[in-house]
Amino acid sequence: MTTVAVLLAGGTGTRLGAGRPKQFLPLGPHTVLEQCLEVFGGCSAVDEIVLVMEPDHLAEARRLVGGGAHPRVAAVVAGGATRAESTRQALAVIGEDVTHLLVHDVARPLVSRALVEACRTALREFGAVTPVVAPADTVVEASADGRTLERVLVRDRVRRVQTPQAFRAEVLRAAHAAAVREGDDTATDDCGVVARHLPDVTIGLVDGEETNLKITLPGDLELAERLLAGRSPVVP
Ligand SMILES: Nc1ccn([C@@H]2O[C@H](COP(=O)(O)OP(=O)(O)OP(=O)(O)O)[C@@H](O)[C@H]2O)c(=O)n1
Ligand SMILES: C[C@](O)(CO)[C@H](O)COP(=O)(O)O
Repeated sequence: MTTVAVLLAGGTGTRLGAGRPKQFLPLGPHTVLEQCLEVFGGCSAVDEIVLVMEPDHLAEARRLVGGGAHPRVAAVVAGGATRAESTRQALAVIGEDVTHLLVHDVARPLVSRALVEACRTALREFGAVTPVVAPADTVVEASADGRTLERVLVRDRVRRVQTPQAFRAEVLRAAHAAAVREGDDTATDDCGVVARHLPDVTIGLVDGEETNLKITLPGDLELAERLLAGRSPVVP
């Protein structure tokens, strides 16, 4: 059995507005990207890493991993126009012999190795797995224009979805193939692609981590910096 971790860094970071993709911004002693490579590179559950990079920064990423500091990186490929396309770019270079896949947002650099291992382990029971956290707030559905409350959701049943998401390889491949066939690129995560296109697959949930935040908006990087500084080992 072989497990490949797909690290998605194909985005440009428009909402953060830092002038360059957030994956190259400093975080602690490294960058956001290096922090992720460090976590996954040290996971016993991960055999190889495929890094998906924003096309204009492909050469920079290849230089970074070419120095020998990240020996588990097997390939660096160009990202697509959407997150789902970026996942498919990785699937295109991953061999059919690979049995298990992890897909992670590089924008979530504070993920712990324990969470990566928990997601991989849950694949013994499920075809797909995602970490989730329960919201502390009441959650509502807004109207299409966002100005009024449409529906109050049952909070006990609502979860916020994180990455890494884990898949038996044939499940993720089949789900993305169906999405392409049906011309559907609306899912915002890979478990969403499975849920939409392979509804018979049971997607398992594991406990995510509040600290596994997605660096998205201005201020998120400073928060990540403070959380990282508060840890004793760099990767718990
Ligand atoms: N075409 C894309 C878009 C996003 N991503 C990756 O998916 C993760 C989650 O995306 P997001 O937080 O939206 O990152 P960006 O696309 O960079 O940000 P923005 O949407 O603000 O431009 C990130 O690690 C991002 O690099 C990707 O691999 N390919
Ligand atoms: C995959 C994800 O991080 C799960 O919460 C999220 O859907 C990514 O959304 P984005 O708009 O691509 O940042």
